Amino acid sequence: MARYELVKRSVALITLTNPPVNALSSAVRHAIAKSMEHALNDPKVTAVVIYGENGRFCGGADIREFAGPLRGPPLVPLLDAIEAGEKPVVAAIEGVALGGGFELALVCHYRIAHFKARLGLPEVTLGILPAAGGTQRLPRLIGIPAALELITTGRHISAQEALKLGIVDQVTEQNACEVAVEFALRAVAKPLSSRRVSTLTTPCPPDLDALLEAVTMQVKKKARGAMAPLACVQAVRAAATMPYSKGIKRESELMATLFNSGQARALQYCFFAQRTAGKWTLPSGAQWNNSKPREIRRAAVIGLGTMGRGIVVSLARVGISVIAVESEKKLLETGKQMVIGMLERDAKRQGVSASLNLLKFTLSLQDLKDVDIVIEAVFEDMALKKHVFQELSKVCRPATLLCSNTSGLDVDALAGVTDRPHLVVGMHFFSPAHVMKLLEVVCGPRSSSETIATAMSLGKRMGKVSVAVGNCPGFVGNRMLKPYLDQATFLLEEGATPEQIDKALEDFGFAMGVFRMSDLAGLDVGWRVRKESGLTGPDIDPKNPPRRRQGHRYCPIPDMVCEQGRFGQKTGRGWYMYDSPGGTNAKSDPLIQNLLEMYRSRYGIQPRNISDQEIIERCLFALANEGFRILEDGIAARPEDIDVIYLFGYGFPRHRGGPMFYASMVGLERVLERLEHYHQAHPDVPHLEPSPLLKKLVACGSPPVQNWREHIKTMHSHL
Ligand SMILES: CC/C=C\CC(=O)SCCNC(=O)CCNC(=O)[C@H](O)C(C)(C)COP(=O)(O)OP(=O)(O)OC[C@H]1O[C@@H](n2cnc3c(N)ncnc32)[C@H](O)[C@@H]1OP(=O)(O)O
Repeated sequence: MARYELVKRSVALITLTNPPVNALSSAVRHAIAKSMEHALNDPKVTAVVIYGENGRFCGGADIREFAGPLRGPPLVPLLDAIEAGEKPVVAAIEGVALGGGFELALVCHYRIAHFKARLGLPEVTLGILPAAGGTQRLPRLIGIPAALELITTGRHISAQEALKLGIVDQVTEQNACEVAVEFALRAVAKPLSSRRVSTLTTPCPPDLDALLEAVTMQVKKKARGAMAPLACVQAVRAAATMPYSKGIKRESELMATLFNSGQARALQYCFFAQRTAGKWTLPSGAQWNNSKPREIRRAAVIGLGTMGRGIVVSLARVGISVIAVESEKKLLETGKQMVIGMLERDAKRQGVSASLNLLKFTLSLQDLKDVDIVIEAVFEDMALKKHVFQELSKVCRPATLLCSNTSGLDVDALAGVTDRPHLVVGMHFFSPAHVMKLLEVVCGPRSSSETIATAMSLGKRMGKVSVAVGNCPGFVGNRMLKPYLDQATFLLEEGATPEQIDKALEDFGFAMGVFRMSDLAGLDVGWRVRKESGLTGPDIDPKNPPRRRQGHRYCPIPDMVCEQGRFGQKTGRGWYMYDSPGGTNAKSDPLIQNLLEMYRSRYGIQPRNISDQEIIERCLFALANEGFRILEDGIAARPEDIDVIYLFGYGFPRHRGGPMFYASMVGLERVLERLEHYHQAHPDVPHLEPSPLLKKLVACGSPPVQNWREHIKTMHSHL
């Protein structure tokens, strides 16, 4: 777990050997402690270098160990001992120095970083804080404002930024270990006292209280209920106001409140869920590690609306040449200007020149003969999409992959009109596609494993979190959205307001409540889907729209809002009113309040007081209930996949872990009981009827979410 060797006759080189990221597992901590003891006691040794094997210094504490009792030497005394030692210790940082790995580097007397190395204290993203002295040493080294920013955001920084901030002593383009050994030899004669960061006085700004107050406010606003960022501010305050010996105790107390919290469990679950999602499998046995993706060099995107533009930018950013196609000259020109503007702004931010030479804009599908992949992003209309796929089938070479950015249409029906159904897959990006990290890769029954592997790998290359899902209306994300939206509108009927529902969801931690989110997405999208599915249309009496359709409860209010031309932010009016079309500042609209009052009185509904608890339970348990059905149906392979989709695509609060993890934290028994209660009260809402899988899991003793898979016996896996 750590190799010890003597180099240059007098330098002890301690190399961490715990692949893949040299995490500080109990065995590694034990090995470091033994190696340091050896080095400090060996008279031949005049200096020490700590290094990480395989070009990675250290990825921090072993997060998997957080779930069990602490074993092996605790980190704080181990690190204190390294710092207090009388022989100079140099950290040779390649790859990453994160969390406990960064804290290990901070106790070394010198730090040499490779120019490609990245450093950071990402503990806050795991619901904890840097509790191996990080919150006490970093402010002493770089001052309160910079330390606060790094610790409360968990941002990784480059070696160059670390040098500027004074975190590292030297940045090198050579082998960091070799440079560190030479550096260590030169450091032998120098005094160490000023190199022990814990002994430094924290440089404090004169307006410390005001600064801490401002950061607290800022962090509170951003954290949406997460506890760790606030605890980080308190720990840094201790570094500013207490000696190290007391500050470290404060750090440890704060860590104790976070370490076993539900939020920390949720955030650590998210870390692993995100990595699990990349490991897709198909019933055929094809999976992420036995299916080779194709290399993609040339891509085409059809349609330069909002989605198409974002996809073009995402592809060009990673060096893929893109042919962008539109059907009309004016649309092409507008799209072209937008794409170029986006890429130029991107390049300006990074201080490089925009890679515009990768782009070609055309009106002709004939130009797509030689591309490796086409991503269709035309209007969400099946007939139009089928027409495009038929044309692509004729034009593109037989090996070209054909992908659709549909948000819910049948991918297999599109495959069926082509001459290569095995090369057809859905690539459902989220708007705006150059910003949002989620990509649902929709596997049709005929999509080949190579096609899926290629789409997943392309998503990863574009920096997306790609999740493989099965083909059904709405796939995973949008299919689950329906019961969630339905509950929100039923609650409106019963007496709630959009503001009340949004506030309850935002207090829960959502980035945006359901009505604000709908306004942003555009209310006309759902209206068109309801029309296409026959739920609404010209046959409906606008004066007296029925509240039961297709055998179930139906809320006509969203249609009534659309009938008034209120399509959300883009029209300046939706569930809220905005200063102008395209405005983002949502204000309550008395017209909506009137509409709700008139509606209730027309149908004789006595509005009742609805608690925030009921809002949360009805919206989120209905959401999770659909997630259970999706697992039963084999549309998602694992609950982690569903959670990742909701975290990255729908603003579900990360410190709640995602809808499925949240349900498990509430307790499946409780979720079942509440769903039964609400279903009894609303028997005409099938989404409130508990799913068989939920009942089965409760009957099996509510296993932890990571074990649900064993209980999911899918008859017809779509994956
Ligand atoms: C007293 C408390 C003291 C300290 C607290 C801490 O140190 S908390 C931990 C802080 N560190 C982190 O948060 C870093 C987490 N890791 C990462 O950000 C990335 O893994 C990293 C290091 C940037 C590498 O990224 P890359 O994309 O190259 O690989 P990937 O993320 O897929 O990881 C590869 C496998 O390693 C596992 N892993 C990574 N870090 C840890 C870790 N700290 N502990 C345990 N396991 C870790 C990861 O899950 C992957 O595993 P796999 O089985 O292959 O999915």
